[in-house]
Amino acid sequence: MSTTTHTGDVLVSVEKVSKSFPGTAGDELRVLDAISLDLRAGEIVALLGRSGSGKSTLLRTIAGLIGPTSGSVRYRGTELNGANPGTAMVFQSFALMPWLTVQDNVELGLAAQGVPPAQRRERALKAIDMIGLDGFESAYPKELSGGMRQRVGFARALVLEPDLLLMDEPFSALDVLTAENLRSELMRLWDGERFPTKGICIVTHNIEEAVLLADRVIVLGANPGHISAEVEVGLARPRDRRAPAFAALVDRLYDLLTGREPDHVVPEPTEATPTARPLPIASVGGLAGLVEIVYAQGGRVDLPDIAAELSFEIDDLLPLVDAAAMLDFLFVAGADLNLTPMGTAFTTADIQDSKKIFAEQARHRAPLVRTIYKALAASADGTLRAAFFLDLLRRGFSTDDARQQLDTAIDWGRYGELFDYDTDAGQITLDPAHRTAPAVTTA
Ligand SMILES: Nc1ncnc2c1ncn2[C@@H]1O[C@H](COP(=O)(O)OP(=O)(O)OP(=O)(O)O)[C@@H](O)[C@H]1O
Repeated sequence: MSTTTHTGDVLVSVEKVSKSFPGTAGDELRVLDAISLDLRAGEIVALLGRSGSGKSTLLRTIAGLIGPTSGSVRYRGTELNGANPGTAMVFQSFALMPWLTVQDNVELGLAAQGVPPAQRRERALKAIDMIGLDGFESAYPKELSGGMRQRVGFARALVLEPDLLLMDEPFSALDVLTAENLRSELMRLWDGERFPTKGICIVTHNIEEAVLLADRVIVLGANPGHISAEVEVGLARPRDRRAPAFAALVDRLYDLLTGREPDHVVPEPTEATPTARPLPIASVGGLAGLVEIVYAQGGRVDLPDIAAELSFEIDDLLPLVDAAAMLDFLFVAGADLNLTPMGTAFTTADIQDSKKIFAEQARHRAPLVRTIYKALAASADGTLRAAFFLDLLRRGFSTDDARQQLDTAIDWGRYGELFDYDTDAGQITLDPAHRTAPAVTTA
């Protein structure tokens, strides 16, 4: 098989699309920022990014299910003003109608298009056959395994013969083997003559999946979602996960996803504000556990290996990796996690010394912990209301994210014995050991 060249017609064109949602506190939450990209016939494009980077929002904008706040989406040159007539979507959650048979589920979209019953039936049977579901036409979704349900999801989208097939993490609710099997089948269909769509756009947070399937990987960064990199895959199909070129691309994408974006300046944690460098949402227990594992494995581990070993999604581990890197316990190179001298000291010290190391690192390198610590130290009695910090955080975060930021800072501050939080009083108090003689004079 040959690699795909990207000279096909532009099917969908996204031009400077930004999207904001109203936040719960009456504020605006910007989720996409000036995104421009073309999706062409003959190519598979993966939108890769961490949780919250706006991948699904972008895909829904391409489908015309939501409109952009500014910018435009065009299908074959015509600006969308509602659902995109050239796309069909496969969802992570299958989204089948439980009261309809496989056949009826597959026919649903055709019925909505007003296709006459006999033609509907014929086209649905063809799609069902193509996706390996023949024999299950009259089954109900509850009688099917997850893999079979997702086949119905594929058949339902493919029967519409859309120019562009959109897929939102279609394999992530399936077990590893089922997902692998379905991916390979999809790729065989795509490489064959009969595939009824011209292009595919898939949302994923799985780097290997992106390299396995895509001709082009668009990496999205967060806060707000923006295109941080674009990587051409250029490997012949079928692709071999063990090939050095495959591994090299996976490593490059790890580098991009774990923050070393060449054109995106990220301030050092020692200098950044709490909004410019948010705390990774990781508990002390979680990040300390990760550092311990890296130490136990000789000071260097491969992120995918460790994720597989712990039965975690890599996406779940990334906040722990970010937290350990922010505190200078680990540094990340490609998919490798390396223990730093500070990380070694932290993980090998006795509990009291380990807490002291943690406290020093958090106070200097975790911007929100530093801000809270300084504000408490400057207050008259070392106590401030949590609501004060929440109000400040809400200028840069949604209400939920502000709460998560504060909860994480409190967890870190408590562990390091820098400050404590009284839930009933809603107050944060500086640890007595950190209180210097008060600067205020009393009469
Ligand atoms: N309808 C909405 N109203 C308010 N906020 C929304 C809405 N849809 C998405 N968001 C917010 O937009 C941000 C991006 O969400 P989105 O689902 O697009 O990200 P994602 O990269 O696909 O994440 P995941 O991998 O977790 O699905 C999130 O902070 C989410 O809470």
